Amino acid sequence: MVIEMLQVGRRFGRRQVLQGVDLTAREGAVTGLLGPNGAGKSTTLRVLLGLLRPHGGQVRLFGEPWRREHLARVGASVDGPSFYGHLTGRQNVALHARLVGVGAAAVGEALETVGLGAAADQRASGYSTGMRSRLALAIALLGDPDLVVLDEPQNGLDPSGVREVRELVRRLARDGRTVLFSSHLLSEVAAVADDVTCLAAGRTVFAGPLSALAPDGDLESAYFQVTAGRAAR
Ligand SMILES: Nc1ncnc2c1ncn2[C@@H]1O[C@H](COP(=O)(O)OP(=O)(O)OP(=O)(O)O)[C@@H](O)[C@H]1O
Repeated sequence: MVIEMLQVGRRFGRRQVLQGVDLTAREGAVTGLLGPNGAGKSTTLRVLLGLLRPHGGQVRLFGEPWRREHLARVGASVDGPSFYGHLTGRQNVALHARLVGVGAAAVGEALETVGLGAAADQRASGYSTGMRSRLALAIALLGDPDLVVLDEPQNGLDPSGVREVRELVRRLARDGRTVLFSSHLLSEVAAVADDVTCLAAGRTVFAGPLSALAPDGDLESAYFQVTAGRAAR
């Protein structure tokens, strides 16, 4: 398993936001993280990426107990696009490339992969929401990560942007990468995920193959069934 989170907990003040999150991701598979607003998806991803400390439970990456060094093999986009508006897309990616110690060749490659090649030399402040998301994805893909973690990668994208992200996720998995992404879009999860983890009120209420969550293909009904009565407090 590339990711193994077992009964992970996290409080904010007195509030127990994650109460027992179990999440695994198989090598080379796409895992979709689903759940209602406030279920704890972003918090879970932030714990996984070492941006928040867990208050209980276990986190393992690449078959070993979590260590910061593992993050060299992880590419992530979790806080939405963060970049300098006065720099071009290419300069922004190049800046990150220097930070993570990746050669200049990877910059153009990452921009091409996300479909920003033609706009790479425009200032990022003039980018549309979709282009900004793609810039964040390009930054996540620098360094040829084995594991890609994306928080709501389709947020704010128009239908063609949504489709591009879907194709990108598929391509990443085809290249042998492991992908974990959160989404509100059931249809997107159905279209690209091999496995699904469903959170509700800080707990895992389903984890397994997509086909086991919705054997009849009706993901929406299955989703409402597993999350029923567990709205976030
Ligand atoms: N830094 C924080 N301080 C206090 N409470 C927080 C903090 N971060 C998140 N929370 C709370 O934790 C709960 C889970 O938030 P989280 O963002 O993980 O949920 P989510 O499933 O990603 O939701 P959404 O789908 O709306 O993005 C929410 O009720 C949120 O208000």
